[in-house]
Amino acid sequence: MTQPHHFQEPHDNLPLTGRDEARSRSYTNHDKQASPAPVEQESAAAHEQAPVQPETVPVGEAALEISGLVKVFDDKVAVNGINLFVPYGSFFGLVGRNGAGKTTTLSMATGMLRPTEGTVRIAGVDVWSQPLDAKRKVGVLPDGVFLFDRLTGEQLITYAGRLHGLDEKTVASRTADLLRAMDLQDAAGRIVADYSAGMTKKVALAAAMIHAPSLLVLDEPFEAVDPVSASNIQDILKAFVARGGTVILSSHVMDLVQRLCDHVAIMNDGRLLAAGTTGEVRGGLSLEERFISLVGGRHEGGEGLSWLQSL
Ligand SMILES: Nc1ncnc2c1ncn2[C@@H]1O[C@H](COP(=O)(O)OP(=O)(O)OP(=O)(O)O)[C@@H](O)[C@H]1O
Repeated sequence: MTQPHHFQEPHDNLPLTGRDEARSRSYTNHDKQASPAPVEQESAAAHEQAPVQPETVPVGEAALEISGLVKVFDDKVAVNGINLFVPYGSFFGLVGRNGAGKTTTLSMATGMLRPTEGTVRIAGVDVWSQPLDAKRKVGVLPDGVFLFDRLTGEQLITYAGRLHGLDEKTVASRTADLLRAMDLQDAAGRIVADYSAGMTKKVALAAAMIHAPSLLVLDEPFEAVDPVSASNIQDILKAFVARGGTVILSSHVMDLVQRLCDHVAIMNDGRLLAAGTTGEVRGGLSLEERFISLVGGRHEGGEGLSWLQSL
């Protein structure tokens, strides 16, 4: 496929979210022991040889599968019937204008916000009927992070690890690793309330990763993060995906998504306009050009603001 998938109706997008592509990708991901192919594409013999990880990678399931997801706040339809298939081992970008519904979608996808309608499955586990099982498999960096910010950075990451039931020794060694990876060693003993916005983001990301989830759901992970730290975090995420993990992140930075993500979905007004591999969605354009052409809304810069130049 060379063209992106365009969505006309809220419930017609399941076959168009790169599902077939996802399956073929899953198949090739056997090479890196990440994503067994779905049952219908593989013979029994192939299954016997497949290096599966049965606890985290059930055959034929997506890392994240969203079906018919709707969220209505009073009279505002924030999410309007989304279907999305996020394949194992993918680096998936979710993009959209302010208010498009990204945070609402990711909050429902991770069990933090109850959907009005629809289902979400993480590694085949229903988020709303089996929340504990589902949450074990996912690390979440929410938007507008709420943290226990009277703890130090080190205590916060440690606390997250203990909440996940990890033993003390494992928590201590992973906490040290994460503090180093996030360039937070010097700030480890300071309380999080005194952190900058970027440092807060990084400590929250570390807390989201300590239990070694198979899926990371990250809302605007690079917002306010300095370029050096952002590059370091990108390397961490790329290595995580290379080892078979799955990342879904939201961002407004098209260049970053184009560079980092092998799959992308464009959201507007609560719906998906396009989804698939990044190459499919771009269709020969840059992601930014494709995004603007699909979403629209461009107008003359400064239109109606001539008073700004009056001095
Ligand atoms: N708790 C809420 N109550 C009422 N409306 C809400 C609530 N949360 C979100 N909305 C509305 O739902 C719509 C989608 O919001 P959402 O935060 O999901 O968008 P977004 O794509 O993440 O935006 P941004 O890129 O600006 O973060 C917006 O119109 C927003 O005002």
